[in-house]
Amino acid sequence: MSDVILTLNAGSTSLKFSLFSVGSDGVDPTPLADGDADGLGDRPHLKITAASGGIDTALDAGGYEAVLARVLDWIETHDSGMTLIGAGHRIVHGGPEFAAPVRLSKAITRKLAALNPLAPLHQPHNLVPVRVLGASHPHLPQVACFDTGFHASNAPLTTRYAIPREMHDAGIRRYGFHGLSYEYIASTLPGYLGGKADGRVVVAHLGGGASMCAIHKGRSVASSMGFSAIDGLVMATRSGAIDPGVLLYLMSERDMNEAALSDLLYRRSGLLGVSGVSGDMRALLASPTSEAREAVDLFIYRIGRELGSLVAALGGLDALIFTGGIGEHAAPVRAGVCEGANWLGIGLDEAANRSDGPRISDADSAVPVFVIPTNEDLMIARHTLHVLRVQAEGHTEPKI
Ligand SMILES: Nc1ncnc2c1ncn2[C@@H]1O[C@H](COP(=O)(O)OP(=O)(O)O)[C@@H](O)[C@H]1O
Ligand SMILES: CC(=O)OP(=O)(O)O
Ligand SMILES: [Mg+2]
Repeated sequence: MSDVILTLNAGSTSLKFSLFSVGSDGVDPTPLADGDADGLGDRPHLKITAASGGIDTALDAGGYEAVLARVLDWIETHDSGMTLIGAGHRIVHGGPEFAAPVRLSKAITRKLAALNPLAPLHQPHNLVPVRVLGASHPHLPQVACFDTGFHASNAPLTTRYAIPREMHDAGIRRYGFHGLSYEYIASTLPGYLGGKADGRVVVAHLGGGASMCAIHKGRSVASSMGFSAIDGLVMATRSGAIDPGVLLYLMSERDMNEAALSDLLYRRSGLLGVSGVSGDMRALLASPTSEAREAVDLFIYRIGRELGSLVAALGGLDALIFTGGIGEHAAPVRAGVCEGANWLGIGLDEAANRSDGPRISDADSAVPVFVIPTNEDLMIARHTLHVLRVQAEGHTEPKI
């Protein structure tokens, strides 16, 4: 019989999850199974991969309810005898109030739902499984782990936009995202960098959403995303940084309202908008069109510009790390970024880069460059376990 934690990362039509068994105090949770369900709302397909036998099946009913019921059923009936002791959720936005992982109550969930407009592509979906699990398993502790949380260490000046103070005080400020990924990467740095792990490190999390983070002494100093998950780099379908004057122009000259601009900035821009083909890096690298090439070039160029900015924020650079689906697998993108970063003394080991590292800088490189696979799920499991243990010891405020 083992205690297990379920971690959930819910998107608009997909749900990714993992199961970890809980060891004794001081031991990292051990992965037991992971899976994903896509096609939610239509005809979901559920896949669970586990050493002891998984599932790969279409489900008749759509929606999170059916998928979660089936996952919980698998946990309860699985012959290794697992007891679910908690669920941890990736929640993209914690707003001004929430940074540290927190046990969810109805009141906190309502506060998090009020942040939906700040991350319309993520937040509402993140919260659906919280409600579904709350209804089906009202006594199961659920913990929210925030993508914004790791950046709470940013200096106040870093978080400010040059707008009236009253607006900053109302929460209109930079937050930063992908914090669970950066926090996990920070935890792995001693294994890769040894004594330099406390140095000045830039991490590029390049996935469907993409951002970069400057880390010093294991803590976030600055990042490329701001108030929303639109800012910074070119992404699959998001524009990244754009002159706000463009938006004013589109409103006045093209009659675009908030809904149209939101659709443009979140869904029709980025790699998809520039290439006209796809937002998927693999498809673009395989495409012969000049538009696809330009989209990839712009993606790389913007990473180079952000790198310069983050190195300035750190006052130097001791290591560069690539992670996320593109960072971990797209060798041509890493090669382009490293070539552009030649001014930092970075030199690429092309063979190591082609085989995805882990170390992809050459022996003469002034700055080591690594590919490190991220693990947001493990970070959620660690946080969830910590919150449950602290609460069991009675150190926290009572649950609402
Ligand atoms: N072998 C590969 N070569 C190039 N790009 C890849 C490769 N594998 C995955 N990717 C890209 O990684 C991106 C998805 O990243 P991922 O971090 O998995 O996404 P998400 O942000 O949805 O979690 C896609 O653009 C995909 O094309
Ligand atoms: C915050 C964000 O962009 O997340 P994702 O990469 O999952 O879209
Ligand atoms: Mg991701």
